[in-house]
Amino acid sequence: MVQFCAVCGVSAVLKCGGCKNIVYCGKEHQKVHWKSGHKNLCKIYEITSNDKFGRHCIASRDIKQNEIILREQPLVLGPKVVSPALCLGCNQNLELTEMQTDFFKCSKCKWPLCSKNCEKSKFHVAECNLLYKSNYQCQISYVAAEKGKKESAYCTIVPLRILLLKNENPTGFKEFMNLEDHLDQRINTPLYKILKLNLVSFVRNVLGLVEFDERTILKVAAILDTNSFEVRPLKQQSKIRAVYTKASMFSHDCVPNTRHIFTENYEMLLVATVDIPKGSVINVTYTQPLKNTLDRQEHLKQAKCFECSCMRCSDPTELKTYFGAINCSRCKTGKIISTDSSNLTSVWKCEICDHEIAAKQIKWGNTALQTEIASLNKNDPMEFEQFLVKYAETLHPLNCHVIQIKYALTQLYGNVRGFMLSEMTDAAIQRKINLCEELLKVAEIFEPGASRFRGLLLLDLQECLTVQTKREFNNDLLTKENAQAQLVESMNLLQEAVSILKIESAMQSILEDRVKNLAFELE
Ligand SMILES: C[S@@+](CC[C@H](N)C(=O)[O-])C[C@H]1O[C@@H](n2cnc3c(N)ncnc32)[C@H](O)[C@@H]1O
Repeated sequence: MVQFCAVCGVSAVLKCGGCKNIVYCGKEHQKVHWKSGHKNLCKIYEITSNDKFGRHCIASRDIKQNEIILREQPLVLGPKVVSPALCLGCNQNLELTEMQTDFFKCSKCKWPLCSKNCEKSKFHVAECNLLYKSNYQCQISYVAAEKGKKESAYCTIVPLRILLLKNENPTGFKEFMNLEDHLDQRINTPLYKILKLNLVSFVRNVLGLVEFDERTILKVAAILDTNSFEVRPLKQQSKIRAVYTKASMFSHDCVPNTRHIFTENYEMLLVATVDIPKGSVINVTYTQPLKNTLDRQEHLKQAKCFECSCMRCSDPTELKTYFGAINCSRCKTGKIISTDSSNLTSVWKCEICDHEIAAKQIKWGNTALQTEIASLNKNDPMEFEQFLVKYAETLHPLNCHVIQIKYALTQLYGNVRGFMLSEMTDAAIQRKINLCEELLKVAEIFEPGASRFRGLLLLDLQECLTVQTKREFNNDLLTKENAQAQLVESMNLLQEAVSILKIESAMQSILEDRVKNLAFELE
């Protein structure tokens, strides 16, 4: 594999002797890179390759929980393939003010932007010049009846930004083109047939970039599909995609040992959630750990073109949680699980009475439940509680749909009208405590260690325990000493939450307030 100097981008072979991960054109650039920050990250991981994962990363030394493994700026970012109207300058979703009847449009290329300021944004300028030169005028406009409508015209923006790198940042372009694409698997899919018609003709015929042939343009789209991370810019509603070429080297596992977060300027931080011994594979998750195996596998196959064979996927019980299983309607005691979780079409069978259900039927059932969950009133926890009662016989307490509902309940209790913490009954507070404790057990299995999920659950749990202690003390149900002991317990939970979440700038003031308030209660 050709590698490029980390400083000037020419092809190079002199490897950093520490991590063997970065190459330089010579000693001089090695020194520059060391001083500019490599000394903090050197030796933490190295890239290796095998038949199962392709290129992937292993720990070059023991890595401690919460240690930062990688900090990286995106090579490119922008709208997803289909996106609601989004400012190409600052990546915010576009909403009209009361005075507007249509979006503000860039004075040159006519793409919707949030304001004139964004016409000069570093993300937009290069593409704007090219669009303007080719007389292309974007047609996206605001139609009140279709507020939030997703537009497929956005599919051209990030590929265009990549193609423009060829002149603007040749090293970045070469690094990008060196990433995995799976183009041969994708090329005959319906999506790529559409891209052949739309994207390729847009780039070559409309923009006149004939130096890029059809295969190169489709390869760019395929690399984006294989390697993009979904980024939710802090304090914004939008979802965008971005490519981080170093982070792209990490393989997937459905029980990851890292988590990634994004800073306000889109820098990615990859953080170890557990201790990772030297020589172990460092992995991220490309999917959502709170999906069942059928859904995760389907997503990984379709979006990332591989079948996951991690411990969780290989085990039909999903690590003894029976996350995707349902209760057997015939014997009423067993659970129905896949007979071969590596084959998505294999039959499902009760572990006790051998009652069988076709995979297709399990899939239909899951889809129907998802549709029902989506229709629940997001401001009424009672609708979510009723769902649990309705399906208590079919869905066991750790079934993925039940866990999804329980997680939603932890978000609703304490946050919606009629159920703010001060309004909640003692029983409702206890209910939220029980839910948090149950979910922490699930978090420990699917996202072990210092995951964001754990951090947020600890915050919720600590808040409820504090309220409960205060109420019990005020009602003379607790002595002062016992109340203090319980508050110390809350403080321990809070401190663990702080150790996990403090790295996120958006969480810092929330955490500081929580610690201040609890310290005050303790006094
Ligand atoms: C973001 S890239 C990772 C780097 C890639 N292996 C390479 O050599 O460029 C994602 C691709 O890596 C491979 N991959 C990652 N995790 C995997 C896993 N757990 N099992 C099999 N293949 C995996 C798949 O081909 C996937 O589409």
